[in-house]
Amino acid sequence: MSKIRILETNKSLLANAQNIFNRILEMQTEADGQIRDIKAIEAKILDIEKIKNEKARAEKEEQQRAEEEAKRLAEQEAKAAEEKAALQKAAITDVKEETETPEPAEAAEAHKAAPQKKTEQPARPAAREPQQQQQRAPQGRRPEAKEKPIPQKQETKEAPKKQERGDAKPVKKFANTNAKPGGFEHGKKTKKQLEEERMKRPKIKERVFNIDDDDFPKGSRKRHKKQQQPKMVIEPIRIEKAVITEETISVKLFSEKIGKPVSEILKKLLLLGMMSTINSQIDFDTATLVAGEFGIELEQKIEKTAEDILVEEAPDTEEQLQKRPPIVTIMGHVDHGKTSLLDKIRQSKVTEGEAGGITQHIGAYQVELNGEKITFIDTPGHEAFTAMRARGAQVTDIAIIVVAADDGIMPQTVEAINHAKSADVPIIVAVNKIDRPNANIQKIMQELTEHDLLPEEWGGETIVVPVSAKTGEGIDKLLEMILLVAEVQELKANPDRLAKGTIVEAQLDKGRGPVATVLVETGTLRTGDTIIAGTAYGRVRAMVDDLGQTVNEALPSQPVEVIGFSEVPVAGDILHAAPADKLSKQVAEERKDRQKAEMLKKMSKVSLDDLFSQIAEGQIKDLNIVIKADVQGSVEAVRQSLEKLSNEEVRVRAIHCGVGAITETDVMLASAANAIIIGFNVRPDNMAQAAAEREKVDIRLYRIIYKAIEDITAAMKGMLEPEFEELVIGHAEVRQTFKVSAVGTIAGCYVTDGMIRRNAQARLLRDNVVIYEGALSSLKRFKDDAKEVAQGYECGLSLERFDDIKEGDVVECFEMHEIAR
Ligand SMILES: Nc1nc2c(ncn2[C@@H]2O[C@H](COP(=O)(O)OP(=O)(O)OP(=O)(O)O)[C@@H](O)[C@H]2O)c(=O)[nH]1
Repeated sequence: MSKIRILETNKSLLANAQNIFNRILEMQTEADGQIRDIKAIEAKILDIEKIKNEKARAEKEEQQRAEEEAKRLAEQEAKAAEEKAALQKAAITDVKEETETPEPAEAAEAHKAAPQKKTEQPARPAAREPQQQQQRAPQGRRPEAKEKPIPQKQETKEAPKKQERGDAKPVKKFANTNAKPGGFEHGKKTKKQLEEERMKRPKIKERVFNIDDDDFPKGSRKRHKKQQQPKMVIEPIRIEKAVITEETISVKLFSEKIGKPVSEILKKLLLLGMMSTINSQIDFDTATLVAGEFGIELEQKIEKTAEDILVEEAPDTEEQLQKRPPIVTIMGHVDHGKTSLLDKIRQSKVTEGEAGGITQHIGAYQVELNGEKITFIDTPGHEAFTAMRARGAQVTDIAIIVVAADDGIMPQTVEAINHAKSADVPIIVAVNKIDRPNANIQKIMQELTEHDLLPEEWGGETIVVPVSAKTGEGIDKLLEMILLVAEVQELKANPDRLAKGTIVEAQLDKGRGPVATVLVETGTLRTGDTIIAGTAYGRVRAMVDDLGQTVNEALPSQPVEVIGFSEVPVAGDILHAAPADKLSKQVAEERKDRQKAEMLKKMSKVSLDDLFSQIAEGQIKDLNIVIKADVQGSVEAVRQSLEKLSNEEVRVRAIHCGVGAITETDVMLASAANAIIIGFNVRPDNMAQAAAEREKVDIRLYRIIYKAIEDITAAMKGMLEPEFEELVIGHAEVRQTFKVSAVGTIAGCYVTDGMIRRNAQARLLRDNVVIYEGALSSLKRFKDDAKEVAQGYECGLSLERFDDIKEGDVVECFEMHEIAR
């Protein structure tokens, strides 16, 4: 029992011991953890202490550095203060001087600042700035610091003052001045320092501006602007006088010149009875009236254009003028031998004389007789002559009218005579083909008298030379006569000046570019000369004469082919050698502009519609007319009736009269002479119609003489009232005629253009001469009546009460349209 008890007791003791042991183990673990914590804390404490120490050391170092820097700067400031004192002394002297003679802007600034800093002279600080910076640089300040003049400025000025007062702050303040140029190195400053600097900044700024006001008058843009603003008081500009530099001015430009709105100007123009737009051109008088309405005085000072400078020429003195060869044109009726004559003259006088010379057809050539030269224009006929005249050029000195001795004076002979007369060119008549058996010189002379050309032989003034282009007979006599007439004309030119001439022919050569034959009128044209003709300009690159030889200069009346134009000039254009390259280009540009303006204005030649206004404006003194009629009797009747209309203001002058259709030549003549064409029972042919449109020549067609007289009279009085305008709607060619007993003649026709309308009016033309005018009595397509037949179709028609229709006649169909005037 006791053993069991003992065992039980032991067991409980063992359990207790086990518990105690476990507890001890737990406590041990706990103690270990605490020890670790303590160690960690200790380590932390150690770290903290280490940091503390480091911090303290850093602060100490910082303190030392700051003190060193402060000491250095203090020395520096002291030095600066000394310098400043010296400079201030100098400034006092300068200001005194400036008060006596103030500088404009800077002096004004200096005066403004005078109450506070009277002794400071504005330009000085800026001037001494680099000097101060140079001094500072070796003392540790970074070079970039130069770009920050403001803090330095302030330091220089403030430090000495504060030191005087025994203020310790400057030492701290300058402790960090070795900072970056951007300002301050925050990481190395104490909080207090940073705070101080932040507080300082506005003050610095304030002071800087104060300093600026006094010391840097040009430095502060802000201030500069502020000062200028009050001066910019915008007052309305009142124009009292304007100057116009051209003949006319556009409304837009005028508005700019007088400073008035376009709308106001247009209103004033309307009140003056002128409907205008912003682009309308107004003349000086109108502009003056309008300007007057606004109380503005207008002056016209026409500026010299490049063209004026180009054509400006000093008159030649008698001594400078030298004899020049005459320039001759050969005109006459077709097949009367113009070309043959020109060829014969050339052959006999050039080719034979010039060994190996190959004649070149350049539009004109020269021959020599008894040491004297004669220039012939190589283009026979009056086409070239009129084309040139139409462009304002008159190159011809003498006109040779060729008349075939076996034929007589023909329509083109008359035209040629009239062309020459209209141009006031002396005429020599060459009666050609005298080798022919049926040649009748006397008959020709008789006919000449009918055209106011009385031969010398008969006591008149017209030289008549019988020639044969075939045999060469009379050629020398003809040339002699030319020289004689030239002698009387006293043809002279000054070769010692810049050349002026006329383009006789021009074309684009594949290899050489634009090539033009120039007939020098006066001066000498040389290789290398700057030239202008029409809108073509350039430099003479090379010149070739009529014998194909390269020449370096061309004298008066000498024809030469010129290479070097910018574009192909037009025959009839006047050529000028310009004194400068630039000028010729300017003239070309001016001309192009003028051409454009003229195109816009659609300036037509004289027309009956505006005849009165042109008479009123004094532009017309002679009303030139070309009369074409179906028969000679009508021509004369129309001419006499119209010429009788002449009054004190206008003389009606028939410059050319002829029988037959109106031709292109008539139109060219009318264009050259600024004439109106009166057609009496005749019509213009297609070429003439096109030319008239192109040249803006007014063609008036009449059937009754008194209507023509009425129109011209009314036009001269400004009362022309053509209520109707004729509109041609088509033409049909008569291919066959049939006689139908009850109806009369039926014409089988082919409509060549437009259309034939049953109800329209019709006219029958035979060789472009009107032989009937009335109405259609029938119009059929096959067997059916037709209202109208269009171009390209055949038709049958008959004319009212007219049967004399023949094959080849033309039926012209037209309608009358009322036109508003
Ligand atoms: N017998 C003779 N025939 C001539 C004379 N002159 C010209 N002919 C001939 O007349 C014809 C016409 O001569 P052209 O020189 O072509 O006449 P044109 O006036 O120039 O003619 P277009 O150029 O058509 O205007 C030619 O067959 C010539 O051979 C001459 O003096 N005598």
